[in-house]
Amino acid sequence: MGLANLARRKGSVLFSSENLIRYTFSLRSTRGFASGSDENDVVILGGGPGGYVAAIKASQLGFKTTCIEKRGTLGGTCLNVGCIPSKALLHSSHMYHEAIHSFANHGVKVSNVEIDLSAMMAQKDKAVSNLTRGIEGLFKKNKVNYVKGYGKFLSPSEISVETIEGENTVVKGKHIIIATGSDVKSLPGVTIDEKKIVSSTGALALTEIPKRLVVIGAGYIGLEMGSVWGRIGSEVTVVEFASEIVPTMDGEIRKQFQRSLEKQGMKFKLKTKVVGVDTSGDGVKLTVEPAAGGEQTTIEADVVLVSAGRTPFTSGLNLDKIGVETDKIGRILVNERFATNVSGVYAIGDVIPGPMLAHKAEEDGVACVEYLAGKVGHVDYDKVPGVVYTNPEVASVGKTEEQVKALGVEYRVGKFPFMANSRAKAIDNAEGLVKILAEKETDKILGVHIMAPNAGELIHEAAIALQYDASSEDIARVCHAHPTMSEAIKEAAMATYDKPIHI
Ligand SMILES: Cc1cc2nc3c(=O)[nH]c(=O)nc-3n(C[C@H](O)[C@H](O)[C@H](O)COP(=O)(O)OP(=O)(O)OC[C@H]3O[C@@H](n4cnc5c(N)ncnc54)[C@H](O)[C@@H]3O)c2cc1C
Ligand SMILES: NC(=O)c1ccc[n+]([C@@H]2O[C@H](COP(=O)([O-])OP(=O)(O)OC[C@H]3O[C@@H](n4cnc5c(N)ncnc54)[C@H](O)[C@@H]3O)[C@@H](O)[C@H]2O)c1
Repeated sequence: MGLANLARRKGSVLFSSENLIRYTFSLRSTRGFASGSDENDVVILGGGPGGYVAAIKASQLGFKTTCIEKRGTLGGTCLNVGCIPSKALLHSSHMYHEAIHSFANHGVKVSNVEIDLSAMMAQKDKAVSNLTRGIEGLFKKNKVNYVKGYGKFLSPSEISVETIEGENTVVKGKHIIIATGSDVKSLPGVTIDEKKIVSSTGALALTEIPKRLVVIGAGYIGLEMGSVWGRIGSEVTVVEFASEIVPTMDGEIRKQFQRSLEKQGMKFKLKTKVVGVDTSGDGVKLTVEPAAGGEQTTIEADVVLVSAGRTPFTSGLNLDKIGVETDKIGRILVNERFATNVSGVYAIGDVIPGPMLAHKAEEDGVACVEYLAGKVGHVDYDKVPGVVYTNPEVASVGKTEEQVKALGVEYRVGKFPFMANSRAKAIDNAEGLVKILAEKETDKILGVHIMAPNAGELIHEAAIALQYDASSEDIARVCHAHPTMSEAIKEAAMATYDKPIHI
């Protein structure tokens, strides 16, 4: 087993000796690359996780780099109105929920547990401003020029910027990377006013707890933000067009996940579409009907969250003028080096095809500038972990069972429930399981799916295993500390190729 793995790893794209040699040579050749002229080596349009990480990396590689961001703060959707504020609210609302529902089981008595919504929002805002200012500090440390303003193409090597002070300037670059991210996808006939009908941005800043919250779309945003408001008192109904929640998730995990959310009070109307919205009264009346057509019914809400996906943001960039190709849904088309069809113009992150995730955007950014420096960038979209940060969290990496079946690969499944994990029992939080899929013939891991309170942390062992083409036996033979939730991964791995011990 060990030798077989070593051989596999020697052949891995990341660490082959040939690549290492190329990497070392290119490192030497790009040092001191920055020219003294006004022209930049690299200009990055957008300062989100894709753009700011690409900018820092480019500067570290010796490129003279400028990042243009219109928002006035760095960090993009993720830090300002996405990952960070949502996780802050998820944590605060979880603490409240635990105080009410779990503390007593542990002998901790509390009375008069109350929500102070403005304090909760202030804590979230503090987290956001600390982190966004931190990125400005990183720009200074890494000598990235930062231009605050709206940029658009004048030519493939020139960006005209209207600064937030209202001045106009032109930024020139040998290479221009588009990292303008994504925006909320609107639904026909549903106008977002960020008061009664909100996008995720409005849902992160409500000033009152809505009595009835209707969520359109049972994806990442709907379930996370639905959890936040549901935990602190809203009645949450989720309307989903598809026949299941988070359609991209492994089916078996998804079913257990839905049951868990239902136990917490979330209601689901699956295979249902919204066909009309009336905001004329105090609240909102939504007219819905079965996705396949049929009898219409009305749902009443105080606030409606539209979370039916996001769309690439390229508005006002003048892409037509310079001839950058996009697909039918507006994503910029790039090759494996993130180059568009226009020489010198590249694109990364949410604005190109692939999972719309912050860590994927970051990987794109690093790989894109490594290619520019003559190195070998590497992003494998099949191995990008995904996490829904509810409670329990659901995390996965690699293929779902449905995808493996569709590929016609013969496979084995190993599962281990947290009910049989000592740490989970010790802390009285034993909901969920680990599920591993491995190729039958070689035992190579194809996908790992975890539902657990800390699944988003646990998944990285699996991500590393997938990246190194590990077998389930490889994981099972690694000594895991006791008592930890990670032992459930080891046991699920044992169940994949042989038998687990503790069940
Ligand atoms: C509520 C919510 C929660 C999320 N939670 C998670 C999570 O937990 N984990 C996760 O991985 N992902 C999460 N995401 C997704 C994540 O935010 C995105 O995948 C990520 O931000 C994409 O990074 P990006 O750099 O491609 O684009 P963005 O972060 O969207 O950044 C693009 C930036 O470009 C700027 N820009 C656009 N056009 C111009 C222009 N013409 N000139 C100058 N600047 C411009 C924008 O102002 C923006 O700041 C969440 C998203 C939302 C909405
Ligand atoms: N934890 C995270 O990593 C995280 C958190 C939030 C957002 N995100 C990212 O942001 C993106 C956008 O999030 P999202 O939740 O808006 O999108 P999503 O793609 O995750 O889910 C959208 C859901 O809406 C449903 N839908 C689409 N049209 C509909 C309609 N007309 N009526 C009812 N349902 C409809 C879809 O079937 C799907 O289930 C995600 O793709 C994700 O990549 C990630």
